[in-house]
Amino acid sequence: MNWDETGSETDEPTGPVLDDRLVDADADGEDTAVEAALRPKDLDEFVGQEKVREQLDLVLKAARARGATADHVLLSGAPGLGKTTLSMIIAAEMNAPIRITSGPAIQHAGDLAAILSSLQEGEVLFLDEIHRMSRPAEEMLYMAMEDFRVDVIVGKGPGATAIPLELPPFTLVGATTRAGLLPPPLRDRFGFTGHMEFYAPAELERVIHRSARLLDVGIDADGAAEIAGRSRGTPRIANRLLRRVRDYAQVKAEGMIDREIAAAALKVYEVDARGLDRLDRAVLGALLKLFGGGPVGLSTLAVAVGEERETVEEVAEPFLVREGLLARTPRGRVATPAAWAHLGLVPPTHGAKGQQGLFGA
Ligand SMILES: Nc1ncnc2c1ncn2[C@@H]1O[C@H](COP(=O)(O)OP(=O)(O)OP(=O)(O)O)[C@@H](O)[C@H]1O
Repeated sequence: MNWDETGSETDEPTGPVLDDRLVDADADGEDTAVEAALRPKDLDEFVGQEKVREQLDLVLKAARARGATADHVLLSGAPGLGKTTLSMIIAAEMNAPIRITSGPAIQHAGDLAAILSSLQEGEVLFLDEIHRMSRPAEEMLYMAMEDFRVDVIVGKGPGATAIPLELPPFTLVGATTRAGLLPPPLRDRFGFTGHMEFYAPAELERVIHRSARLLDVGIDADGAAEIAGRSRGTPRIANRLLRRVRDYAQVKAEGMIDREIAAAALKVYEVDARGLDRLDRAVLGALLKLFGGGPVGLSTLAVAVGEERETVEEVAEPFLVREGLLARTPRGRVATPAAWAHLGLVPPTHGAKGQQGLFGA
């Protein structure tokens, strides 16, 4: 076979894939406990996202100068990029208290009415996953955002009455991973929308240096660069990898993190130089080794790695596609030349039906 492995670093896993992923951008229990200590407290401390920061800075300064409550803000972007952190910064910059809730927690309009009616003047209401709110609550929110008023419906059927309730002016900060899922009437009621991008490696290095200082762990520039390169553009993952590397450094290297220690620690945790973990490499490895790089159907690929179709499609593939390692085509999943190079394999020169013409291979 002409796609034999050429390096031992890229040995593919054959067993079942771990559920508990170090490179998952969603928060786990440990993150929730430590994140509060690592959150930047003001816009100056908040790394990266220059455009959103600059625009938000203007919105907040103008509101402060007018002595008014800031406009409603919508933050969109992938998990772990700093939406919750930014909402807390908005409250801090406005010297206002903050109330935190989420779309799925508001199942009935009454739940929302209870929260809105207990807000103080100027308070920031952070509504995470705003796209997952129930429809009646969403409709109540329209009026609350625009007129600072809600109609509370009392009773049922023909005897039902709407009792208007005045609300103090407040700032809604909505966060969503999918801005496209928000109904236009809701989207239009936000005065400012900030789209959060994935972070560049240099920005993640700054996040890592800052967190290392707060966690009181020594790290040099190369050590931070090594962790940043594996953090998938996401500060939450960078902070989580830093904590695992810190454990390793404490046990094996008197606490100091350099490139060698970071790489050795993350090898133990099976996060490779590009941030792929076992699941990612299992999917990519099967695509290359079993199917000659594809095209292959999603179901077949999922069976080959012993995972559910949804796990492959929703958990592994988005990052592989983003990294330009895998393409979704009408004929099935196809590996790119970069995928072969990443796993240290040589693409077949003939017989890989369907690859020709897709990438000029
Ligand atoms: N720009 C940044 N600078 C420094 N640290 C950051 C930045 N953005 C995020 N972080 C850190 O990353 C972690 C996750 O951030 P945060 O909880 O705000 O993400 P999120 O976008 O709200 O995620 P989710 O959508 O899952 O709620 C926090 O510990 C925070 O300190």
